[in-house]
Amino acid sequence: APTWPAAIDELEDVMVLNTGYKSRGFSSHITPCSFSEFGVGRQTAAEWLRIGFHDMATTNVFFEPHGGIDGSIAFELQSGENIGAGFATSLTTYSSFFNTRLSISDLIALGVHASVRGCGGPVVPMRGGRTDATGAGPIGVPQPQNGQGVFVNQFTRMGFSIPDMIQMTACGHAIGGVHAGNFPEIVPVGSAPNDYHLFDTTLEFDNLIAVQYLNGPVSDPLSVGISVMNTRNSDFVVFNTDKNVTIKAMTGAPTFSSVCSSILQRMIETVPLNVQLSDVIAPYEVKPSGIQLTLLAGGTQIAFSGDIRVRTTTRTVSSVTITYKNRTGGAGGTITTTVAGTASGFDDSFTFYGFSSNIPAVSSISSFTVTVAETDGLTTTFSNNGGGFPVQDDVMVLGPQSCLSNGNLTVLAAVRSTAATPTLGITQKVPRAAATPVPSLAKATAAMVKGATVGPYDIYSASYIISSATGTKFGVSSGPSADDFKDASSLDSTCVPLGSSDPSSTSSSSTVSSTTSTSSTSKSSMSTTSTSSTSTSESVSTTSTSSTSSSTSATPTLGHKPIVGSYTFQGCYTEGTGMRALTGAVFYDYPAMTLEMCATNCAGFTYWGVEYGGECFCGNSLAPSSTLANLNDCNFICPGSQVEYCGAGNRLELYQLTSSTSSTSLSSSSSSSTVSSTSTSQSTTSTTAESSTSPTVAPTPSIVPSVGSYHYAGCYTEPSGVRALSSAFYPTDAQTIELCIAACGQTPYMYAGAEYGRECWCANAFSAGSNLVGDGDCSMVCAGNQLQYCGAGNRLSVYIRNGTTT
Ligand code: HEM
Repeated sequence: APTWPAAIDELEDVMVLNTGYKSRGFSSHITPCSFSEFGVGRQTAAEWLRIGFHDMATTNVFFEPHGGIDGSIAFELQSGENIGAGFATSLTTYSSFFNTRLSISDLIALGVHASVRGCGGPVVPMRGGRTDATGAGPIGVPQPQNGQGVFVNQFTRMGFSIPDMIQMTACGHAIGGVHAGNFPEIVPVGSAPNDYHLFDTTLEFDNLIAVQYLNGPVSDPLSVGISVMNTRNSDFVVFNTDKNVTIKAMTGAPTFSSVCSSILQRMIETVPLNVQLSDVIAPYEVKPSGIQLTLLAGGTQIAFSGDIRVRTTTRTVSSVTITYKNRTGGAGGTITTTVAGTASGFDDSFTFYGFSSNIPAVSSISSFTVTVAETDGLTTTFSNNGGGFPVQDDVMVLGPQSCLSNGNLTVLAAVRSTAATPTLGITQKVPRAAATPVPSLAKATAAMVKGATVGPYDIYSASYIISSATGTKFGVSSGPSADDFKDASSLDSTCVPLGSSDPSSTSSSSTVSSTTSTSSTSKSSMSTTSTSSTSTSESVSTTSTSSTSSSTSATPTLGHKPIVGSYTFQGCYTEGTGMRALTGAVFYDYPAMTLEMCATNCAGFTYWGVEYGGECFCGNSLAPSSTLANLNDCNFICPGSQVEYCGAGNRLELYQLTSSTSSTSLSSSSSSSTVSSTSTSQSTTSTTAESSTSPTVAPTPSIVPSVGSYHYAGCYTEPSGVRALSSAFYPTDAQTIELCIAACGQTPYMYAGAEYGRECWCANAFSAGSNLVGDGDCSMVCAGNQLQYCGAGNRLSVYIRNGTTT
């Protein structure tokens, strides 16, 4: 396995995280194998395989630079050699995955890998490291009218023998077909369903192309039909070069698979000589994901959070523990994790183990190892090839303190006072001329200005105007250290001052936490949690717009809250022995938990308790083995509110229903007002809740009724085999209803639908077979806003333009 972090990390994620938690959605464009988001008569998987060949086919191994899979096809779409809409749409799809860590040429190779595997074919081994051409290469893609000698010469020029040529062509034509619209001399218009004549009787990647060619019934339009008299029967011409010897040897299904795996691997490994490909990518057994350090108010502690992705294909895991070293390499501590979600790829499954732990800022962290215990008793410690998984603490982007408003990107970072002066780096995607559907990456830097000193860190800030959040990455580097590759689209529109809420890394959490604490909390929490922070709060808060109002007599200070809504504090309780103290329900929010959030989540239960900062348990009874512990044991400050305690390890901040107050009916009305104001100006609109008398209600997700001219139309199912809204697709880990509607609204499409938390689909009409179901089915919160619903698995939260009714 590579040593993490490695250059292939982004590619590996896109390659193996097909569905589930943190899935990247690459394969959703080719799932099922027959799918095309561009309507009937097309198969995206086939288009992805074909573009791989066309990008490679102009290789000339006899001259330098010899070319290969280098993305040059993006500049060659007007050449008569690249006929068909699939080239441009494939490149457009790839462009949304394209960034400084993943080239278009690696995506073209990955498209071959994914389309073959996703259509039931073999695993085409995948390596990374290709670099992109910046202009067109030579011409030379084989054309169906070429003669046998020309084909042989062309493949020789590409570095392939006659048997290679036959194998590659047969494997290429295992899926897809010929479009009458592109090649009327091969398929007469009107002669095939949807004017799309398949190479064999299935759309799957199987051996039928060879079997039917030899034994019939032959349907391949490149070997029979009008292509013969029009001398465009190129499959016949190619397969016949050695009198069918090679194609005959491929008819067995297992042989076909193994031959295609190796010839297509050679095809995607035909790369310019200066490209150094990585080892064949196998999924990491253990891979850190979204690891983030965030300086907490006062500067005495750093939140260390993220997920550990564990490959579960071949193991059943019972627990995952992190052991870290401090910044000088001495023992730091251990951190337990809890399941955050599961994901799968074509051949692998994964479980993500989430954690969030506060560590002292002075001793800090330098690396960690991961210990995976399996249910069969086996325990393995993963040390990243010996050195541990590195964590640099020289520079950390402060997510909640950074923001993006009207194109003005403001970034705050905490930089170790001993580290070099930091620089803000920005990479934007700049569209090229219309014929080239791949953007260029424009890199810029901005100097950062030093502000306050907070504990061992200095706070730096910088602003930069960007043209679009979509695809824009930013980061801060300091000498050899960097905290980079952040999505501009994940930022809130308001910078939260350091100290008014937990500065954890995600924008959604800041939305949640800011609504639960009054705006006046910042100062008091600063003074209680730290000794030397007065200057901080002032200088940092100058970057924010709100946060001043405050001074409503009683400023809350850190303490155990006697009353939360209709619940009364019972004390600090232990977990049960051999079982949980509360077993009714559980939910986690390590970056943003507050007592109010847990109370809302457990509404209707007699008890709830918050443990370990981010864990919320509900129940109607308390396990008898759970006993009252020392109050001081419950000393974890809530990540979403610096004035509340949220239990500790094995300790519950326990609350019990006080009396008959109608706790369940509280949430909906007040929370929806929070939702409609979404991410903007949070603290000014939020109810400056009097925590003592009237119940404080934490936000819960709800249906966004409308955004601009789009109105909620209901929760709809996906039909089988086709997407309900199939014209455009905009997935993002920062998905919100606003983003989805903005994306579909550019065209503008009639319908926008959010699905599975992070997907966004658009179309002017529904595909047949999609049905309206109950709103409750659309129960997944948006990846970019936990207060909004974004469909669910196989369910779309649909919005319609201009209120036209369905
Ligand atoms: C002598 C060599 C080849 C010739 C003359 C040739 C020609 C063609 C033609 C004319 C089409 C129809 C395109 C359309 O109507 O959109 C086609 C489709 C296709 N070709 Fe080839 N091809 C050759 C080799 C290959 C190779 C080596 C591969 C990949 C390894 C490949 C992959 C494909 C695929 C996947 C399709 C289906 C595209 C779709 O359904 O949209 N071809 N080819």
